[in-house]
Amino acid sequence: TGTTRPQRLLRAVQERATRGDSESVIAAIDHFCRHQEWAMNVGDEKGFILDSVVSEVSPQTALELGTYCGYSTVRIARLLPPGGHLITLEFNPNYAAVARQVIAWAGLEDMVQVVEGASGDWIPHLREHFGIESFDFVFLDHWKELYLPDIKLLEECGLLRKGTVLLADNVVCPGTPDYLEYVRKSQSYESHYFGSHLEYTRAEDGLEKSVYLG
Ligand SMILES: C[C@H](C[C@H]1O[C@@H](n2cnc3c(N)ncnc32)[C@H](O)[C@@H]1O)NC(=O)c1cc(-c2ccc(F)cc2)cc(O)c1O
Ligand SMILES: [Mg+2]
Repeated sequence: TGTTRPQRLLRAVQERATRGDSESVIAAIDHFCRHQEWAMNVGDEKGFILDSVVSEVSPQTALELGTYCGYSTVRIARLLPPGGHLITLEFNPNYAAVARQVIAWAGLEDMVQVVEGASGDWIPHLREHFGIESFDFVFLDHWKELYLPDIKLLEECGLLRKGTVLLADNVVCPGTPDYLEYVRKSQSYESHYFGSHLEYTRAEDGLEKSVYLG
């Protein structure tokens, strides 16, 4: 029983990044994934696109599905406006534990709530539990076959409002065909594809940005 990859990623952050400096935490994880071990973070290339969408939306309320080690959580939280808050759902308790420490190392724990559990179980309770009216921004990065059922659940729970921006990772690799078809065909969404590459590789991947029209 050695360490897990998320634990080795966390150690790389604690050894290479400066406490309270979110840019150095992002750089330490990207260095680890490029030079030590690949890991399924959104990465620097797609991360740049994520940054530009978050900066454009400047969300007061943001939701992330699939925290993993907290890399995209840090990328989003560092760009939130004053008073902004990010809720991130993570199914795997070991990943959630690592993510909490990565987020704390970046000094962003006051803007982020890591919630341990499955998105499908938690989405119906976000309003009552966190006093959320609706989300300004949602980043989808969890099990790829749950993207579609979970946005339908968000719609049903009234957690999307006119103008809510959804940004989905991995719409090409591993791929989310049913989600893509839905958001691109539905009259309720205005969708745009940002072509890029699978994190730390030359394989094609991209992000789909979909604005909910109500
Ligand atoms: C799914 C994972 C990300 C995390 O999501 C949590 N999760 C799951 N289901 C739920 C839920 N229902 N609620 C809350 N959290 C939930 C999980 O525990 C992982 O920590 N992401 C991926 O699998 C992923 C995979 C690849 C990838 C691409 C090419 C390859 F050859 C191999 C892998 C790339 C990526 O960019 C990913 O994002
Ligand atoms: Mg991903």
